[in-house]
Amino acid sequence: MQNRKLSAWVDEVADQTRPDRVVFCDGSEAENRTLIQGMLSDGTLLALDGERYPNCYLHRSDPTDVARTEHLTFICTRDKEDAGPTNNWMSPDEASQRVGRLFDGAMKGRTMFVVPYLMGPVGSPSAKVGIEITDSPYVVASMRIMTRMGRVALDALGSSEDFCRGLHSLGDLSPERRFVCHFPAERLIWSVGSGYGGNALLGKKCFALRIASTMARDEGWFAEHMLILGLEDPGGRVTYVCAAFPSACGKTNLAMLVPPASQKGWKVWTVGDDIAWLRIGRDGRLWAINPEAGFFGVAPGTSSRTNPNALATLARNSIFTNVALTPEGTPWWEGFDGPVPPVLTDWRGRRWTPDSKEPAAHPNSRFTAPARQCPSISTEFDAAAGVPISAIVFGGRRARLAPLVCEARGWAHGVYLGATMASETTAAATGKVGVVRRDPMAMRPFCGYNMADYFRHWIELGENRAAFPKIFHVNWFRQSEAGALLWPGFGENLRVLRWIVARVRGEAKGHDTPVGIMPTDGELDTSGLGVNDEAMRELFAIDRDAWLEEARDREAFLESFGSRMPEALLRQNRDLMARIRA
Ligand SMILES: Nc1nc2c(ncn2[C@@H]2O[C@H](COP(=O)(O)OP(=O)(O)OP(=O)(O)O)[C@@H](O)[C@H]2O)c(=O)[nH]1
Ligand SMILES: O=C([O-])CC(=O)C(=O)O
Ligand SMILES: [Mn+2]
Repeated sequence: MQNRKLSAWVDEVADQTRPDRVVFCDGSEAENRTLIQGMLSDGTLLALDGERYPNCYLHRSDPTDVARTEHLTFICTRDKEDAGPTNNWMSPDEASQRVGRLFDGAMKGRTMFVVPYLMGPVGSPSAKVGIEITDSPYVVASMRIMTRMGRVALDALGSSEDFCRGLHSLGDLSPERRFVCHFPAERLIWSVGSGYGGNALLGKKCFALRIASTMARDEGWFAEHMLILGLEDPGGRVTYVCAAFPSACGKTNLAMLVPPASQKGWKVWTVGDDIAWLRIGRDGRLWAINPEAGFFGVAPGTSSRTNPNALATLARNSIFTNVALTPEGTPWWEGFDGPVPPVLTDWRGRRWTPDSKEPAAHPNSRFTAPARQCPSISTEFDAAAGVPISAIVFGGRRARLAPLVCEARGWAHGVYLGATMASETTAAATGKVGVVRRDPMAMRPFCGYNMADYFRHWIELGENRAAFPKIFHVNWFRQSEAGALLWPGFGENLRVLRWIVARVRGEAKGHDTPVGIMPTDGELDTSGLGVNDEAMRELFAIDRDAWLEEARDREAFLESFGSRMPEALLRQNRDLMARIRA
């Protein structure tokens, strides 16, 4: 190997972890076939029906290891304040003692894989190299789908010392010895005791968000938990939009949206479904690339009604994790097409019938599929410069309060809308589901530094930049008093995207409200939608008492960061209170 820093690190890790063999992954077809064969023979993977799902496999994870574990995820800076109140912190010394030692001899009897990967399109100035060392062949096969892996990454690296190191071991899979540690100063990640996606595929949340967000702070760009899509109008003009929704709140679905029949001539092109790296272009606009090459998508709820593009994408060369299995050897999950099968094998391998009390697929079961297989993949997916962004959309899952759509009054107000976002928790992370929590910019679990500094970075980067995107907030999940969803969502979300793009182009007037700019009567196309006027009113209703309570809660949240919180955001909150009271 020509790269000296890399070979020195590989030697050091092998000395510590004591694997039986070391394999340098080249990402080739042949290498992948060998890996898959190995996993089929030891039961790590099950082959699915080869006619209907060619080259597709099912993986069942340890039942205690099915989602990200935020309470076991740490930012290891010297100073605790630099991690901030939303992160768990561990000093680098303590991490060495408590976590570093778990790697001693951890790979005995196993193969150590060295996985070079590239985050971003080949040749893009925004692309970055990572190296993951892992003892999990499932991780290697998944990284091959999720990133540009192997030779291509080593070529991009050359002899450079500029790469992110990630060390991963399954350890003994015990939750007591499970840790995900980040050392931003060294661009280093340690993950032990979990084989689950967000904990183990280190290019994704660990590098592309937690480590990259600290690089972005230092270098003047953004690393965000955002989808990227292009909305093409009937005239063929494409407008690019980024959207940040918390985990399992609709990014994949919006990124692959198929317009309903009523929306003739409109088309959505998918650039990314989870992560965006955004840089200021020479033209002063924000340009986005998707650092990933695949989708690690939520399975439950995915059907030909809700997301036909996802179904087409995952039909070949895909790995399914913790879904149910039909007797025909095809994957199944709650919300799948057609009637519920009379008998299934559940995600843990047990017999399941519709009388069973638990869901057949784990609520956080996922598919890992190559992005290029997506029917709506954008022609700009591999574009080195990325795509120019005209709108940034924040959104959460909120049964009450948040309107269907509103627009910020300017950049600082937009940053405030993102910073005070809240959403109900989902099965994407272990813990209680359905609890409203603040999840600023959908980055609470993924920001690698103090979020007050992160807000400052957002405010400063966009100040006085006329060509920057407009900012919006959406909520597909508002409910009636009776608890029914008011908005049909999925393909119909196109109507909201259309209003957003009309605003960006100066083609819609909107009207001011205390919480932001909303569509004026007639601007949101509701023809053939099947939502009655009363429900449409409820979707935009502003309950002043509830909003005052919300503003007080936001104030407490912003103040919990102490003196590092930018005054501009506290001012935005005071202004909101004043407008509600007026
Ligand atoms: N009611 C409703 N549900 C939606 C909508 N969009 C997505 N969902 C559901 O929300 C769940 C998660 O959606 P995804 O699109 O996979 O979420 P994501 O934001 O990509 O999630 P991560 O991969 O965890 O970051 C799925 O069960 C979807 O069916 C919508 O517009 N309305
Ligand atoms: O990383 C994961 O495990 C899946 C994901 O996108 C998220 O949780 O936001
Ligand atoms: Mn995500």
